[in-house]
Amino acid sequence: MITGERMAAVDENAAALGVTQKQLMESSGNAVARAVRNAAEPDSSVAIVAGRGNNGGDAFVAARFLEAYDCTTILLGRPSAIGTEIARENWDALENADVRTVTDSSSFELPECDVVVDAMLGTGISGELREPAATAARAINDSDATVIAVDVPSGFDADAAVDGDGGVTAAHAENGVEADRVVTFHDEKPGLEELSADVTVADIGIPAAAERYVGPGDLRAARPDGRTGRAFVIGGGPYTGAPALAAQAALRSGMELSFVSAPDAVAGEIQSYAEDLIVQPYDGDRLVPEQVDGLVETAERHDDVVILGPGLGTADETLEAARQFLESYTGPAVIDADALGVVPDLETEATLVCTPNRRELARMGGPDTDDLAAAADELEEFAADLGHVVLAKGVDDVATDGERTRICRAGTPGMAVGGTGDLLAGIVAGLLEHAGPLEAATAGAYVNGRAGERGAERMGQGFLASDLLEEVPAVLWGEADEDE
Ligand SMILES: NC(=O)C1=CN([C@@H]2O[C@H](COP(=O)(O)OP(=O)(O)OC[C@H]3O[C@@H](n4cnc5c(N)ncnc54)[C@H](O)[C@@H]3O)[C@@H](O)[C@H]2O)[C@@H](O)CC1
Ligand SMILES: [K+]
Repeated sequence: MITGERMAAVDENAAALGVTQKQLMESSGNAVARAVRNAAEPDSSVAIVAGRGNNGGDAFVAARFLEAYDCTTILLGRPSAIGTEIARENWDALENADVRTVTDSSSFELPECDVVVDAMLGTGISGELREPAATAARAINDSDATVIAVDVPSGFDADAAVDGDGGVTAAHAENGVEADRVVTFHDEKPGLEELSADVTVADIGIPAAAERYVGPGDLRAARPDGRTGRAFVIGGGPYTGAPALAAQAALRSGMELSFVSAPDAVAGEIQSYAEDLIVQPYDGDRLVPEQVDGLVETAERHDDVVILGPGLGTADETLEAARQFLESYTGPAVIDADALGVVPDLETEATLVCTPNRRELARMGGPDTDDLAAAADELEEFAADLGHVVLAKGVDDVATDGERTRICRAGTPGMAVGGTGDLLAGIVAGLLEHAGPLEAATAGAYVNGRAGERGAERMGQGFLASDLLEEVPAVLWGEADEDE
């Protein structure tokens, strides 16, 4: 099962792996033509009703494979308004075919035909069908022809079909197309089976790696589109650099404000690293349980994304305070460094992303290995038992929520330098403000890895974690835009 949103990400990852969207469109169109051949005798007539998006593009390809039929292609809109270059190229390739364009609904007429191909709207839909698609849908629904929908029946919204709790309903526009058959691509779309149509899934050649390995599509899916939210770092005591780095990375990843709650013995030092941070001191030289109620209250009141762990140290009372914090806190949090030790056996309503390195992972009871990718299944099981998202850091990073697992290959040897883990915790927190925990973990690993690669290009493998701070926004916003 795959949502339209995830499909778009996987598609972008496939392009980065060298399988272009045009190739996928060719496979999709081919699959549609095959469905038409299965439904219609060679002397039958076929009408293709196409929109201006890539759903229409798939059908233009199909038309090329249906020359043996009496086939008419109707474009809803002007050719100049076709939304993507690949759809336009496939439209242009129909030059000698029977093609028509309809720019207003009053001039739409469905030809007499045995088969209608509904390629008006695919996963790009939102809301009820607008004109002229609405009129065309009515004509298609009134006709006796066999209706074959491309990807989804026009009006069906695969993303709206998934509710907040992961439940699935059919989300079909009132005025949508009623299809007899659906040729859907790559995987089932949530809610499609609730319709009465006969659904087939066509393999269009998306490489398995596009789903398994993190790529630019994952980045785009989790990228914030503005600044919002507050990071709340609970860290520092024996160490001061770690909380400062994490807090700055959160700012670099789209947060509006970054607070660091730290013992007053080191608060001034943390503040002195960066004027952009707001440091809130509490009494003492390390975190102790007396601080917990105040910290929970602050984090909940401001809907903060918490980063718990950087620089806290391993004093018994500090770990006890970390445990108590997580037992009361109910919001999102990235758990890093020494605080990770309290997560196994923890009772919490908080949404956690745990970011262990090899040593920390082993101590939590997870696999002890240098080759995380090879241990991905074991890690998935570990995360399922833990009940939280795990982002295990290594040469390859592995992110898993216990059901879905993605591997991030971005990065460079110089990232073994101290502090890159703190950077990662801050990035994941920034993304957690908008994206789900697995999506934030996955994209966070990619952003951190790409920042390292850019750092290495700029200054060789001798870069510092603090040098990578400015690469973070360049990856998050710059790289996604470069691809557009
Ligand atoms: N993502 C992928 O991996 C692949 C996608 N493919 C095809 O691409 C489709 C998605 O293409 P697009 O993202 O271009 O989107 P669509 O082709 O679904 O439609 C987008 C267009 O519809 C318009 N629109 C949106 N809501 C509307 C409404 N309520 N009434 C009227 N018009 C409306 C938009 O303004 C936009 O012009 C898929 O369904 C599939 O058919 C295939 O080519 C194969 C690979
Ligand atoms: K369609």
